[in-house]
Parts: sequence; C-alpha cells; structure tokens
Amino acid sequence: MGTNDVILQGGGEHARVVLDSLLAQGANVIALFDPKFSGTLFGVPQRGVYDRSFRADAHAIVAIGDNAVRKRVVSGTIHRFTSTVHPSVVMSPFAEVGAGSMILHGAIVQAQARVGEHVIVNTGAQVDHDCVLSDFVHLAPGVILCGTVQVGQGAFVGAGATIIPGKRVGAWATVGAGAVVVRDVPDYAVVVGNPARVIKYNTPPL
Ligand SMILES: CC(=O)SCCNC(=O)CCNC(=O)[C@H](O)C(C)(C)COP(=O)(O)OP(=O)(O)OC[C@H]1O[C@@H](n2cnc3c(N)ncnc32)[C@H](O)[C@@H]1OP(=O)(O)O
Repeated sequence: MGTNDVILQGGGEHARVVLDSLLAQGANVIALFDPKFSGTLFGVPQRGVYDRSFRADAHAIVAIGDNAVRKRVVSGTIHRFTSTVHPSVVMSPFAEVGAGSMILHGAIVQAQARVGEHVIVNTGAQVDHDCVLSDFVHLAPGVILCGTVQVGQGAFVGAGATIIPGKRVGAWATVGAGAVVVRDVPDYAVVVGNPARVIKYNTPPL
C-alpha cells in the first residue's frame, strides 16, 4: 500500500517502455488495464478493462502513445496521476513536469522547461531551456527542441525532428520524422521535410 503503488492504463507498445521506466525507478506497479491484453507483462498482472474501484489509493499513468486516445482515457480515469522520469534522464532541477507525464530513457530536459500533463518525452528526446510543452504532447525518439520552443496541446513531433529556437508548433499538429521546423506550425497542420512545409491538416480530436 502507499503512493509508490502505480497502475497503468494501456498495455501495448508504449506501455512496455513506461512500465520499464517505472520499474527502473523502483515503483511498485500493481496492475495494467487494457481490454486487449491478459496475462502478465514483465511480471505485472494485466487485468483487462479498467476497474475504477481497484486500489483507489494507487496512482495512475495513462501509457498510450496516441495523443487523442490518451486524452480520452485520461478523462475516464479517476485514480490520481503520477509521472515517470527514467533514472537515465538528465533533468534540470529548474524544470517542471506535470502529472501523468512520461520522461523516458536518455531524454534531456533543460532549465526552466515546462512540461505539461500527460506528455511523452520519448527515448533520447531533448527539450532545451525555456521550452513549454502543453498537455498531451508526444515528442518521439530523438527529437530536438532548441531553446524557447512552444508545443501546443496534443501535438505530435516525429522521430528525429528538429525545431529551431523560439518557434511554435500548434495544437494537434504533426511534425514528420526528420523534419526541420524553421517557422511556426499552424494548429492541426501536418508538416514534413527540411525546411518543414504543410502537406495537409489533421482533423480536430473528438
Ligand atoms: C517509439 C516510437 O516509435 S514513437 C513513434 C515515432 N513515429 C514517428 O516518428 C512517425 C512520424 N510519422 C511520419 O513522419 C509520417 O510519415 C507523417 C505523420 C508525417 C505522415 O504520415 P501519413 O499521413 O500517413 O502521410 P503519407 O505517408 O501518406 O505521406 C504523405 C506525403 O508526405 C511524404 N512524407 C511522409 N512523411 C514524411 C517525412 N517524415 N519526411 C518527408 N516526407 C514525408 C510522403 O512521402 C508523401 O509524399 P507524396 O505525397 O509525394 O507521395
């Protein structure tokens, strides 16, 4: 019993690295909830559909990579949220990380960066000084955010993309893998290439 006890919503691919991160931190992960899975994952029981009454004292993380799905599942979760920061992360003591966020293996979060709630900073991603990440953002592996970049709610930045200082990625926008963002990205825009250009627009999430 106690605040070190954690449950995960989600049992798929992203949940594996989140579970790995929590176990490396010494968290006591007591259950995974996902209707698609049963059995165990890394020794943790997978209990199927989310049980709102299960161990109300435990904390939760929604370990789902898709930003819109993660937002929806967060709104249906009544457990209090915790976050995970893998021990290999370089985290400035002057950075902030919100509840439910996942700062994964080898990431760097620099001074005065502000990471919102339910954000994923994936393997080896770099968030430099004074960046602001809104809730439900996902930075894929190897992303580089230079200083003072802003990323709007629900935006997804693909693997290895770079965003130069001071630019803004709009809400629910998508930055393609390997893109170099040199000007602001509008809300919902999908941008690719170097320099990144808009190729289409995402549908706003329900
Ligand atoms: C641990 C983890 O794995 S976390 C997950 C990490 N995942 C990623 O980083 C995935 C990033 N996703 C991408 O880059 C995708 O290609 C997206 C989201 C940009 C576009 O995907 P889709 O909407 O399916 O677009 P689609 O594949 O139809 O491509 C549309 C056009 O853009 C081009 N394009 C797509 N992605 C890129 C890219 N990253 N860079 C340059 N051009 C691209 C395509 O070649 C195509 O061009 P064409 O119309 O001339 O043929």
